[in-house]
Amino acid sequence: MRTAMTCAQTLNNPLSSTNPHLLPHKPDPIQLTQEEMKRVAAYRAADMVVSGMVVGLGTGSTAAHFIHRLAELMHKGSLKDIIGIPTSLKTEAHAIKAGIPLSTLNSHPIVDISIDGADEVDPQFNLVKGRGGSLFREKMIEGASRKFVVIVDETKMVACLGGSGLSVPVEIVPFSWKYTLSKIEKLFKDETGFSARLRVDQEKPFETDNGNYIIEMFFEKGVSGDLNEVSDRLLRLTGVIEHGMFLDMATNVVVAKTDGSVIILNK
Ligand SMILES: O=C(CO)[C@H](O)[C@H](O)COP(=O)(O)O
Repeated sequence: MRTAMTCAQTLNNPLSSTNPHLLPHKPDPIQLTQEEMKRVAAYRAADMVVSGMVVGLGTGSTAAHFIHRLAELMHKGSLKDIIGIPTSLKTEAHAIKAGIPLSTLNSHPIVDISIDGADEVDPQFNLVKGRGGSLFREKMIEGASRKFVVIVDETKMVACLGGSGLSVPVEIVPFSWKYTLSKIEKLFKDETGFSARLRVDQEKPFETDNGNYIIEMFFEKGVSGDLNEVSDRLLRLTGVIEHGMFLDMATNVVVAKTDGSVIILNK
């Protein structure tokens, strides 16, 4: 089983982003754009769905390609009796428009397969998710899934979570949000280069589908130490609902490369 390692431990890992298979190499005849790579990964993952499955439907641009392909296969008759469980209101609207029958975890508490994008994937399949703001529903539905397939382009493979310079999001209740932000800052006060701020959208606090706010955490050198411990410390703060580190949840990672090839990593 792959568990949370420190960044330093990832250096000799065969799945590390230093693995030559996952690194951009000399120019190939085909050079897919990032959007094309997202579609390639999503379409490949759609082949993992079989008729009769309850399917967790992810959120974001990569997941949108998957929803499109799933609906296409259903309309062609290649897939029958599919029920989708959407991870956001946006995905719900997309799936309804695409004609995918939907349900909830209340009615279908066991999900056969969930397919979703990610912002970062480390060599142990730990993820950062939620830059689209849907981390809470994603974590609930993907956590209830027998199989959780992550679909990414190769730029999302990192040696260490938070190491790409982008944020690790945390969903918090709006009540006394500045106080919760200060508690998060205190938690990482010894971390060099750490900063945190409220996510803002059009000069207002960004609101999740659950009516909550998002704090963006930035780690200059990536999240250090035992990730499970970092997770526990965050979740123990009153006011924190959930964070965007998905530890030891993904079972498969489908990585599309610029040359159009796909690597499937299995746990
Ligand atoms: O976690 C997510 C949304 O909450 C997305 O899966 C993640 O942000 C990746 O997005 P994209 O596929 O658009 O790059």
